[in-house]
Amino acid sequence: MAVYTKVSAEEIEDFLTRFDVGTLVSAKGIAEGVENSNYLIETTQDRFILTLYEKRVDPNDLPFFITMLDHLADKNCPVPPMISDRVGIKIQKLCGKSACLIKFLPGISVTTPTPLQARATGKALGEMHNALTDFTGKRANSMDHDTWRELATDCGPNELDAIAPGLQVVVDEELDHLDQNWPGELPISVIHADLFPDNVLMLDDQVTGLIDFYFSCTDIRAYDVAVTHAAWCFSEDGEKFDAAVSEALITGYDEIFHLSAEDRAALPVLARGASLRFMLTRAYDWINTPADALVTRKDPMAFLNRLKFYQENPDIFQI
Ligand SMILES: Nc1ncnc2c1ncn2[C@@H]1O[C@H](COP(=O)(O)OP(=O)(O)OP(=O)(O)O)[C@@H](O)[C@H]1O
Ligand SMILES: N[C@@H](CCO)C(=O)O
Repeated sequence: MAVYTKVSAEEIEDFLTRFDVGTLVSAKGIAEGVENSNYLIETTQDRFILTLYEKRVDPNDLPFFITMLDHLADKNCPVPPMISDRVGIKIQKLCGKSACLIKFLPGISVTTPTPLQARATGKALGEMHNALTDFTGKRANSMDHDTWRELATDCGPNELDAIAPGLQVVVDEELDHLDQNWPGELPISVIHADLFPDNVLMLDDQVTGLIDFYFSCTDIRAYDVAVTHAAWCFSEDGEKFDAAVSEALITGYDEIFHLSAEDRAALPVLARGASLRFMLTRAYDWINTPADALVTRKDPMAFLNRLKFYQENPDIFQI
């Protein structure tokens, strides 16, 4: 589920009068997602997404996300800009939360991507990176490589081993490896940083939407490729690597945004870092979310499996 804040039909009707978007026909809470409260809104004119920002999105970051989405939409990337109200304001207040009315994009997110879908996603990521080369906004990555040791500590002294015996040692050794090998010289850019299949909308093999930019930040550009690779090229539990999907994703990206020899050489360590990052954030949430909470906890082991795969197969990016 992701409706933390219940908004009544009357409140939505009243909210919509701030905009020139027609009047309310229907409103439905959206179950997918874990971070924010989302509603699908239908008016007499169009469809929209209404998002109320919950605790993980800092309202001070909203202007950065809005400028980034406007920049990408101006360059024809399939992203959903926030809608301005009648006086030009995009960041609203609703039920005590910061809220935005957002353009609805068609499409569905795939659960088991085909190589053609992975290729289209690689291309869309490359196009997004191309479009961002002249974007001047900046946002520090609150989940960057320097924060992972602290995140592991915050999980608690014995908690990682409670998830899987021996996990603490694996994490400590991996943190040491990443500290020694994390690339310092690669090009930096604004990146999406969370381009999982559930954040890409598709119709057949076409990408119709890139959504959920709330982790976007300034970091190593090729790290975005590594995150997307870790998210797309395995079965959900991380047990099975799909070589055809991997090749298609990397080839699609490279066709649009050339991966330099340095980028390619760094991808194994960046992918190990991406796997550890999602393993740790999932482990932290696993430990700190009661098992009977309404939010579905995501399995940290799925990214431990990916980490082990990248440790054992450093050559997979040499396509
Ligand atoms: N602009 C949009 N157009 C169409 N559907 C959208 C749009 N934005 C969000 N959705 C739908 O709402 C769902 C939840 O959105 P989103 O992923 O942004 O939520 P979230 O709470 O930030 O989730 P998480 O961070 O866990 O992925 C998506 O899976 C998608 O189905
Ligand atoms: N994509 C993240 C959730 C945060 O958006 C994960 O699957 O762990």
